[in-house]
Amino acid sequence: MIEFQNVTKIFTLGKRKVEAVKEVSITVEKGDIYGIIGFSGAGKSTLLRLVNMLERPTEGSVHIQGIDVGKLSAKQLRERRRNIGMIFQNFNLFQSRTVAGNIAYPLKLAGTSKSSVNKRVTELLQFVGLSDKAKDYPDQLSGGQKQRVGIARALATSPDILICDEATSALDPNTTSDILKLLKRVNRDLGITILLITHEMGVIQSICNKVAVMEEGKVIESGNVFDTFTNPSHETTKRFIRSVQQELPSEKVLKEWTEAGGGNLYRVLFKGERATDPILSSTTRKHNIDFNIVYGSVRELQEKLFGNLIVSFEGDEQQVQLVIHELETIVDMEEVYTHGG
Ligand SMILES: Nc1ncnc2c1ncn2[C@@H]1O[C@H](COP(=O)(O)OP(=O)(O)OP(=O)(O)O)[C@@H](O)[C@H]1O
Repeated sequence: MIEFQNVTKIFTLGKRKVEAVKEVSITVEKGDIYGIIGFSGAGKSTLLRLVNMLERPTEGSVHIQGIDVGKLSAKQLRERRRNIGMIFQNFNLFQSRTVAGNIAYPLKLAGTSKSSVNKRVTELLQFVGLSDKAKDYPDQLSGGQKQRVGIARALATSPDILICDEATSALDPNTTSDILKLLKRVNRDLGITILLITHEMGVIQSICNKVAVMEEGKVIESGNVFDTFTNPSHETTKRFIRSVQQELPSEKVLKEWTEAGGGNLYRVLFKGERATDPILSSTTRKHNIDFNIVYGSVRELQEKLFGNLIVSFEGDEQQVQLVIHELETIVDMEEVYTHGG
């Protein structure tokens, strides 16, 4: 659907050259919610501007639905852009137009008849849950409601692709969650492919099926969200993941654990179907060993369970070693804290 082939974008500022995007190759498939995450200055916005054709690649190409957008004329570009909706961090609504007027705007630009505009606006207001706000002005709305208007406006011309530029960064956690649910409906119910950029791993975790991690213009890791979360390879990716799931108890709790005579701690990762198997209890029971879950979580990622548990084992030392050995053959496991170590 959207294919970056070895894309480099260089900005020239006087004598200085800024390589904002370096040799990026990623493919967004139809139906994806593809998240691009990176710290400030990583090149995310530039990548989006290459998709909505506000920038042209210095090298490489961007194909959208099989068409090399770098080769289109200005007129063709304008036509193609109608097929891409966009929402923004600061909503970018027209303050002087009502909610209905904002949503109607792209339809009027496209020359749609008045009755079709009215019908479509009513439909969209209902879809985003703002039917009672049609006549309100943006400054009468909350941030979440403004973003709903932004989404309705972006959907007005029935695009195939929706681009989201830090769409929830200005919103509180509850409102973020509502907007993310709405974006999921846009993807699932309307079949719209979503490409989003964010610096929040929580956004990737809750709605994306694919992710690319950017750093200094490069994509340093990309793939399926479940695989990336459960098996990250790059330190920056690990940092982002740690921001949504603390891996270990705090130093204070570890100290208390040691003082109370607690033993070594092990991380046990359960992925997908393994997360529902009673592996810990069946293995320890066989060896007459007790286990203690000290810390951790079981969460849902892309409709699969992912457990990250910190456990200790108590009982005969030789049997404990046998349990650890046996578990290592079934699940991902590592020692994360050595008592007195
Ligand atoms: N039009 C431009 N002219 C010159 N340099 C630019 C231009 N646009 C972006 N850059 C530079 O390219 C690099 C990547 O910027 P970009 O805005 O794409 O990053 P980002 O990941 O979106 O960051 P942020 O989250 O802060 O917006 C930065 O060093 C930026 O200063």
